[in-house]
Amino acid sequence: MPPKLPVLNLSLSTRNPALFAEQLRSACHEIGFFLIKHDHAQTCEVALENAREFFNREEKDKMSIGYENSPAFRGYMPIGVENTSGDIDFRQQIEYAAEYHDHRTRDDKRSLVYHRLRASNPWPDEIIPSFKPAIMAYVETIFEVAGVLRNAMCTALNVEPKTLGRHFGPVYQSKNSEPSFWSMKLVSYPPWDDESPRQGVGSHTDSNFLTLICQDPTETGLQVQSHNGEWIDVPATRTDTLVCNVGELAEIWSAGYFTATPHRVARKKSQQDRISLPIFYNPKLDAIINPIDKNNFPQWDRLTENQWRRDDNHLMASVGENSFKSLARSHPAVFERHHGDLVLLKDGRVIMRREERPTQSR
Ligand SMILES: O=C(O)CCC(=O)C(=O)O
Ligand SMILES: [Fe+2]
Repeated sequence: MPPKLPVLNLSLSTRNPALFAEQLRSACHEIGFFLIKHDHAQTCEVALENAREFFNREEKDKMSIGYENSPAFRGYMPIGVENTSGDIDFRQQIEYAAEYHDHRTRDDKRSLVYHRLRASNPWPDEIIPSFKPAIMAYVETIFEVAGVLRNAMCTALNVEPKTLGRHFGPVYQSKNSEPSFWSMKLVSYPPWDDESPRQGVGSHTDSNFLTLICQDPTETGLQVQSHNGEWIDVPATRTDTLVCNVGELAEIWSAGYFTATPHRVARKKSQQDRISLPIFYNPKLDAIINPIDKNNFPQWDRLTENQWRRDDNHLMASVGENSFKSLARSHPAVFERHHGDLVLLKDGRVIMRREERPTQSR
Protein backbone atom coordinates (compact mmCIF):
# COMPACT_ATOMS: atom_id res chain seq x y z
CA MET A 1 0.00 0.00 0.00
CA PRO A 2 1.43 3.43 -0.91
CA PRO A 3 1.73 5.77 2.10
CA LYS A 4 -1.16 8.16 2.83
CA LEU A 5 -0.65 11.89 3.13
CA PRO A 6 -0.72 13.19 6.72
CA VAL A 7 -3.84 15.22 7.64
CA LEU A 8 -3.35 18.17 10.02
CA ASN A 9 -5.89 20.48 11.61
CA LEU A 10 -5.06 24.19 11.79
CA SER A 11 -7.03 24.63 15.02
CA LEU A 12 -4.49 22.41 16.80
CA SER A 13 -1.93 25.19 16.32
CA THR A 14 -3.71 27.19 19.06
CA ARG A 15 -5.04 24.28 21.14
CA ASN A 16 -1.74 22.42 21.34
CA PRO A 17 1.06 24.28 19.50
CA ALA A 18 3.74 21.75 20.50
CA LEU A 19 1.81 18.79 19.10
CA PHE A 20 0.95 20.75 15.95
CA ALA A 21 4.63 21.60 15.40
CA GLU A 22 5.57 17.95 15.87
CA GLN A 23 2.98 16.79 13.30
CA LEU A 24 4.22 19.42 10.87
CA ARG A 25 7.86 18.43 11.47
CA SER A 26 7.17 14.85 10.60
CA ALA A 27 5.04 15.73 7.52
CA CYS A 28 7.57 18.21 6.11
CA HIS A 29 10.52 15.92 6.82
CA GLU A 30 9.22 12.54 5.78
CA ILE A 31 7.14 13.34 2.71
CA GLY A 32 7.03 17.11 2.19
CA PHE A 33 3.27 17.00 1.50
CA PHE A 34 0.24 17.13 3.78
CA LEU A 35 -3.43 18.11 3.93
CA ILE A 36 -4.61 20.76 6.37
CA LYS A 37 -8.15 21.43 7.56
CA HIS A 38 -9.20 25.03 8.23
CA ASP A 39 -12.25 27.27 8.79
CA HIS A 40 -12.22 29.26 5.54
CA ALA A 41 -14.21 27.01 3.22
CA GLN A 42 -16.49 29.79 2.05
CA THR A 43 -13.67 32.08 0.88
CA CYS A 44 -12.19 29.13 -1.01
CA GLU A 45 -15.54 28.25 -2.62
CA VAL A 46 -16.09 31.80 -3.82
CA ALA A 47 -12.59 31.89 -5.31
CA LEU A 48 -13.14 28.54 -7.07
CA GLU A 49 -16.49 29.76 -8.48
CA ASN A 50 -14.92 32.92 -9.86
CA ALA A 51 -12.07 30.96 -11.41
CA ARG A 52 -14.57 28.57 -13.00
CA GLU A 53 -16.56 31.46 -14.37
CA PHE A 54 -13.45 32.96 -15.94
CA PHE A 55 -12.37 29.70 -17.60
CA ASN A 56 -15.88 29.21 -19.05
CA ARG A 57 -15.64 32.52 -20.94
CA GLU A 58 -14.78 32.81 -24.64
CA GLU A 59 -11.11 32.83 -25.55
CA LYS A 60 -11.37 36.48 -26.67
CA ASP A 61 -12.47 37.55 -23.16
CA LYS A 62 -9.76 35.51 -21.53
CA MET A 63 -7.10 36.91 -23.85
CA SER A 64 -8.04 40.44 -22.70
CA ILE A 65 -5.69 39.69 -19.79
CA GLY A 66 -3.24 37.70 -21.95
CA TYR A 67 0.22 37.16 -20.50
CA GLU A 68 2.28 37.91 -23.64
CA ASN A 69 2.54 41.60 -22.93
CA SER A 70 3.79 41.06 -19.41
CA PRO A 71 7.59 40.81 -18.99
CA ALA A 72 6.73 39.79 -15.41
CA PHE A 73 4.98 36.59 -16.62
CA ARG A 74 1.50 37.63 -15.41
CA GLY A 75 -1.91 37.07 -16.96
CA TYR A 76 -3.87 34.39 -18.82
CA MET A 77 -2.12 31.59 -20.71
CA PRO A 78 -4.06 29.25 -23.00
CA ILE A 79 -3.27 25.54 -23.20
CA GLY A 80 0.05 24.85 -24.88
CA VAL A 81 2.00 27.80 -23.55
CA GLU A 82 3.50 26.29 -20.43
CA ASN A 83 5.91 23.40 -20.36
CA THR A 84 7.76 21.31 -17.79
CA SER A 85 11.24 20.19 -18.88
CA GLY A 86 10.26 20.84 -22.50
CA ASP A 87 6.95 18.89 -22.49
CA ILE A 88 3.72 20.87 -22.98
CA ASP A 89 1.43 21.04 -19.94
CA PHE A 90 -2.22 20.34 -20.72
CA ARG A 91 -3.76 23.21 -18.74
CA GLN A 92 -4.86 26.81 -19.06
CA GLN A 93 -4.09 29.25 -16.29
CA ILE A 94 -3.77 32.76 -14.94
CA GLU A 95 -0.60 33.70 -13.09
CA TYR A 96 -0.54 36.52 -10.55
CA ALA A 97 1.95 37.72 -7.96
CA ALA A 98 2.47 40.41 -5.32
CA GLU A 99 1.81 43.84 -6.85
CA TYR A 100 4.35 46.68 -6.82
CA HIS A 101 3.65 50.37 -7.46
CA ASP A 102 7.19 51.03 -8.64
CA HIS A 103 7.55 48.75 -11.66
CA ARG A 104 11.00 47.99 -13.02
CA THR A 105 11.91 47.23 -16.62
CA ARG A 106 15.00 45.76 -18.24
CA ASP A 107 16.13 49.29 -19.13
CA ASP A 108 16.23 50.28 -15.50
CA LYS A 109 19.96 50.19 -14.82
CA ARG A 110 19.47 50.35 -11.02
CA SER A 111 17.83 47.01 -10.84
CA LEU A 112 18.87 43.40 -10.66
CA VAL A 113 17.47 40.99 -13.24
CA TYR A 114 14.78 39.61 -10.94
CA HIS A 115 13.51 43.13 -10.18
CA ARG A 116 11.77 42.84 -13.55
CA LEU A 117 9.23 40.78 -11.61
CA ARG A 118 8.08 43.96 -9.79
CA ALA A 119 4.85 44.62 -11.69
CA SER A 120 1.07 44.69 -11.27
CA ASN A 121 -1.54 42.11 -12.25
CA PRO A 122 -3.93 42.28 -15.21
CA TRP A 123 -7.42 41.78 -13.66
CA PRO A 124 -10.57 41.02 -15.72
CA ASP A 125 -12.56 43.76 -13.90
CA GLU A 126 -14.71 44.54 -16.91
CA ILE A 127 -15.62 40.95 -17.60
CA ILE A 128 -16.14 39.65 -14.05
CA PRO A 129 -16.30 42.47 -11.46
CA SER A 130 -16.38 40.03 -8.52
CA PHE A 131 -13.16 38.31 -9.66
CA LYS A 132 -10.43 40.46 -8.13
CA PRO A 133 -12.14 40.85 -4.71
CA ALA A 134 -12.78 37.09 -4.57
CA ILE A 135 -9.23 36.13 -5.49
CA MET A 136 -7.57 38.68 -3.22
CA ALA A 137 -9.78 37.59 -0.30
CA TYR A 138 -8.52 34.06 -0.99
CA VAL A 139 -4.88 35.25 -1.11
CA GLU A 140 -5.27 37.15 2.19
CA THR A 141 -6.85 34.15 3.90
CA ILE A 142 -4.28 31.63 2.70
CA PHE A 143 -1.54 34.05 3.67
CA GLU A 144 -2.75 33.89 7.28
CA VAL A 145 -2.72 30.09 7.20
CA ALA A 146 0.78 30.12 5.67
CA GLY A 147 2.00 32.45 8.44
CA VAL A 148 0.82 29.99 11.10
CA LEU A 149 2.54 27.13 9.29
CA ARG A 150 5.76 29.13 8.88
CA ASN A 151 5.93 29.84 12.62
CA ALA A 152 5.19 26.22 13.47
CA MET A 153 7.93 25.08 11.04
CA CYS A 154 10.33 27.24 13.08
CA THR A 155 9.10 25.77 16.38
CA ALA A 156 9.55 22.31 14.91
CA LEU A 157 13.24 23.01 14.25
CA ASN A 158 13.95 24.95 17.48
CA VAL A 159 14.30 28.22 15.57
CA GLU A 160 13.00 31.53 16.96
CA PRO A 161 10.09 32.40 14.56
CA LYS A 162 11.21 36.04 14.30
CA THR A 163 14.51 35.10 12.66
CA LEU A 164 12.64 33.70 9.68
CA GLY A 165 9.64 36.06 9.95
CA ARG A 166 11.76 39.15 9.30
CA HIS A 167 12.25 38.00 5.70
CA PHE A 168 8.49 38.02 5.06
CA GLY A 169 6.22 41.03 4.49
CA PRO A 170 2.49 41.66 4.08
CA VAL A 171 0.32 40.69 1.08
CA TYR A 172 0.29 44.27 -0.24
CA GLN A 173 3.11 46.72 -0.80
CA SER A 174 2.79 49.90 1.25
CA LYS A 175 4.87 53.03 1.79
CA ASN A 176 6.62 51.41 4.72
CA SER A 177 6.87 47.80 3.71
CA GLU A 178 7.85 45.56 0.88
CA PRO A 179 5.37 42.73 0.34
CA SER A 180 6.22 39.07 0.51
CA PHE A 181 6.79 37.90 -3.05
CA TRP A 182 3.80 35.53 -3.12
CA SER A 183 2.53 34.29 -6.43
CA MET A 184 -0.41 32.18 -7.46
CA LYS A 185 -1.96 30.28 -10.32
CA LEU A 186 -5.57 29.77 -11.17
CA VAL A 187 -5.49 26.58 -13.17
CA SER A 188 -8.01 24.66 -15.27
CA TYR A 189 -7.13 21.16 -16.47
CA PRO A 190 -9.58 20.34 -19.28
CA PRO A 191 -11.65 17.15 -19.52
CA TRP A 192 -9.70 14.19 -20.89
CA ASP A 193 -11.24 11.49 -23.04
CA ASP A 194 -8.64 8.74 -23.14
CA GLU A 195 -7.71 5.82 -20.91
CA SER A 196 -4.02 6.71 -20.87
CA PRO A 197 -3.30 9.69 -18.58
CA ARG A 198 -2.17 13.02 -19.99
CA GLN A 199 0.39 15.41 -18.49
CA GLY A 200 -1.44 18.27 -16.74
CA VAL A 201 1.84 19.50 -15.37
CA GLY A 202 5.04 17.48 -15.51
CA SER A 203 7.07 16.35 -12.50
CA HIS A 204 8.71 19.29 -10.73
CA THR A 205 9.55 20.79 -7.35
CA ASP A 206 8.20 24.23 -6.44
CA SER A 207 10.87 26.95 -6.20
CA ASN A 208 9.10 28.92 -3.42
CA PHE A 209 8.95 28.37 0.37
CA LEU A 210 5.59 26.68 0.89
CA THR A 211 2.70 25.92 -1.50
CA LEU A 212 -0.96 25.84 -0.41
CA ILE A 213 -3.61 24.58 -2.82
CA CYS A 214 -7.40 24.70 -2.76
CA GLN A 215 -8.48 22.20 -5.37
CA ASP A 216 -11.69 21.14 -7.02
CA PRO A 217 -13.68 19.04 -4.50
CA THR A 218 -14.50 16.30 -7.02
CA GLU A 219 -11.62 16.01 -9.48
CA THR A 220 -8.24 14.45 -8.77
CA GLY A 221 -4.96 14.28 -10.69
CA LEU A 222 -2.30 15.67 -8.37
CA GLN A 223 0.36 13.05 -7.54
CA VAL A 224 3.31 13.08 -5.14
CA GLN A 225 6.47 11.03 -5.51
CA SER A 226 7.26 8.93 -2.45
CA HIS A 227 10.85 8.35 -1.41
CA ASN A 228 10.96 4.99 -3.12
CA GLY A 229 9.86 6.59 -6.39
CA GLU A 230 6.18 5.52 -6.39
CA TRP A 231 3.54 8.09 -7.35
CA ILE A 232 0.89 8.64 -4.63
CA ASP A 233 -2.52 10.05 -5.63
CA VAL A 234 -3.62 13.10 -3.65
CA PRO A 235 -7.31 12.51 -2.88
CA ALA A 236 -10.01 15.01 -3.86
CA THR A 237 -10.42 17.44 -0.95
CA ARG A 238 -13.35 19.52 0.27
CA THR A 239 -13.02 23.30 0.35
CA ASP A 240 -12.26 23.17 4.10
CA THR A 241 -8.94 21.45 3.33
CA LEU A 242 -5.80 22.66 1.59
CA VAL A 243 -3.09 20.53 0.04
CA CYS A 244 0.32 21.84 1.17
CA ASN A 245 3.83 21.12 0.06
CA VAL A 246 7.35 22.17 0.98
CA GLY A 247 9.17 24.22 -1.68
CA GLU A 248 12.86 24.48 -2.57
CA LEU A 249 13.37 27.57 -0.42
CA ALA A 250 12.14 25.78 2.72
CA GLU A 251 14.44 22.89 1.85
CA ILE A 252 17.38 25.31 1.62
CA TRP A 253 16.36 27.07 4.86
CA SER A 254 16.03 23.78 6.77
CA ALA A 255 19.39 22.51 5.45
CA GLY A 256 17.61 19.65 3.69
CA TYR A 257 15.60 18.52 6.72
CA PHE A 258 12.32 19.49 5.07
CA THR A 259 11.97 18.02 1.61
CA ALA A 260 10.75 19.73 -1.58
CA THR A 261 9.15 16.64 -3.08
CA PRO A 262 8.51 16.21 -6.82
CA HIS A 263 4.86 16.23 -7.82
CA ARG A 264 2.86 16.34 -11.04
CA VAL A 265 -0.71 16.40 -12.31
CA ALA A 266 -1.73 13.43 -14.45
CA ARG A 267 -5.17 13.86 -15.96
CA LYS A 268 -7.11 10.62 -16.06
CA LYS A 269 -10.25 10.06 -18.12
CA SER A 270 -12.88 12.58 -16.93
CA GLN A 271 -15.80 14.59 -18.31
CA GLN A 272 -15.08 17.52 -15.99
CA ASP A 273 -12.30 20.04 -15.88
CA ARG A 274 -10.27 20.29 -12.68
CA ILE A 275 -9.69 23.70 -11.12
CA SER A 276 -6.89 24.31 -8.65
CA LEU A 277 -5.69 27.50 -6.96
CA PRO A 278 -2.08 27.08 -5.78
CA ILE A 279 -0.59 29.90 -3.72
CA PHE A 280 3.19 29.98 -3.73
CA TYR A 281 4.11 31.53 -0.38
CA ASN A 282 7.47 33.23 -0.34
CA PRO A 283 9.62 35.78 1.53
CA LYS A 284 10.29 39.26 0.12
CA LEU A 285 11.80 39.40 -3.36
CA ASP A 286 15.20 40.65 -2.12
CA ALA A 287 15.49 38.12 0.70
CA ILE A 288 18.31 35.58 0.87
CA ILE A 289 17.36 32.49 2.85
CA ASN A 290 20.40 30.78 4.33
CA PRO A 291 20.37 27.35 5.98
CA ILE A 292 19.80 27.16 9.72
CA ASP A 293 22.26 25.54 12.10
CA LYS A 294 22.16 21.77 11.71
CA ASN A 295 23.31 21.23 15.27
CA ASN A 296 19.84 22.09 16.60
CA PHE A 297 18.18 19.42 14.50
CA PRO A 298 15.69 16.85 15.67
CA GLN A 299 16.26 13.25 14.77
CA TRP A 300 16.80 12.45 11.09
CA ASP A 301 14.11 9.90 10.07
CA ARG A 302 14.38 10.08 6.32
CA LEU A 303 16.82 7.86 4.53
CA THR A 304 18.86 10.35 2.56
CA GLU A 305 19.58 14.03 2.55
CA ASN A 306 19.12 15.86 -0.76
CA GLN A 307 16.97 13.02 -1.99
CA TRP A 308 15.56 14.94 -4.93
CA ARG A 309 18.48 17.21 -5.84
CA ARG A 310 19.08 17.27 -9.59
CA ASP A 311 22.05 18.59 -11.54
CA ASP A 312 19.68 20.35 -13.92
CA ASN A 313 18.00 22.31 -11.11
CA HIS A 314 20.23 24.68 -9.20
CA LEU A 315 18.62 25.64 -5.86
CA MET A 316 19.14 29.31 -5.08
CA ALA A 317 18.98 31.00 -1.69
CA SER A 318 17.88 34.27 -3.34
CA VAL A 319 14.09 34.51 -3.52
CA GLY A 320 14.27 36.73 -6.60
CA GLU A 321 16.68 34.50 -8.51
CA ASN A 322 14.83 31.32 -7.61
CA SER A 323 11.51 32.86 -8.70
CA PHE A 324 12.88 34.18 -11.98
CA LYS A 325 14.42 30.79 -12.74
CA SER A 326 11.14 29.00 -12.36
CA LEU A 327 9.14 31.51 -14.48
CA ALA A 328 11.74 31.71 -17.25
CA ARG A 329 11.88 27.92 -17.54
CA SER A 330 8.13 27.42 -17.67
CA HIS A 331 7.40 30.27 -20.10
CA PRO A 332 10.09 30.31 -22.80
CA ALA A 333 8.00 32.50 -25.15
CA VAL A 334 7.72 35.37 -22.66
CA PHE A 335 11.36 34.93 -21.73
CA GLU A 336 12.47 35.22 -25.34
CA ARG A 337 10.16 38.08 -26.18
CA HIS A 338 10.90 40.35 -23.21
CA HIS A 339 14.29 39.23 -21.93
CA GLY A 340 16.44 38.85 -25.04
CA ASP A 341 19.41 40.30 -23.16
CA LEU A 342 19.49 37.23 -20.88
CA VAL A 343 20.47 33.59 -21.28
CA LEU A 344 18.85 30.75 -19.36
CA LEU A 345 21.44 28.12 -18.43
CA LYS A 346 20.58 24.41 -18.34
CA ASP A 347 20.44 24.29 -14.55
CA GLY A 348 18.03 27.26 -14.38
CA ARG A 349 20.48 30.06 -13.63
CA VAL A 350 19.94 33.23 -15.65
CA ILE A 351 22.88 35.33 -16.84
CA MET A 352 23.34 38.42 -19.04
CA ARG A 353 24.37 37.82 -22.63
CA ARG A 354 28.06 38.61 -23.04
CA GLU A 355 27.43 41.67 -25.22
CA GLU A 356 25.01 43.09 -22.62
CA ARG A 357 27.38 42.87 -19.68
CA PRO A 358 28.72 46.24 -18.49
CA THR A 359 32.36 46.76 -19.56
CA GLN A 360 34.63 46.35 -16.61
CA SER A 361 37.26 48.96 -15.87
CA ARG A 362 40.60 47.71 -14.60
O1 LIG B 1 -2.79 21.91 -9.88
C1 LIG B 1 -2.27 21.39 -8.90
O2 LIG B 1 -2.91 20.75 -8.08
C2 LIG B 1 -0.78 21.54 -8.65
C3 LIG B 1 -0.08 22.42 -9.63
C4 LIG B 1 1.37 22.56 -9.36
O3 LIG B 1 2.01 21.70 -8.81
C5 LIG B 1 2.07 23.77 -9.80
O4 LIG B 1 1.53 24.54 -10.59
O5 LIG B 1 3.22 24.00 -9.32
FE1 LIG C 1 3.92 22.51 -8.08
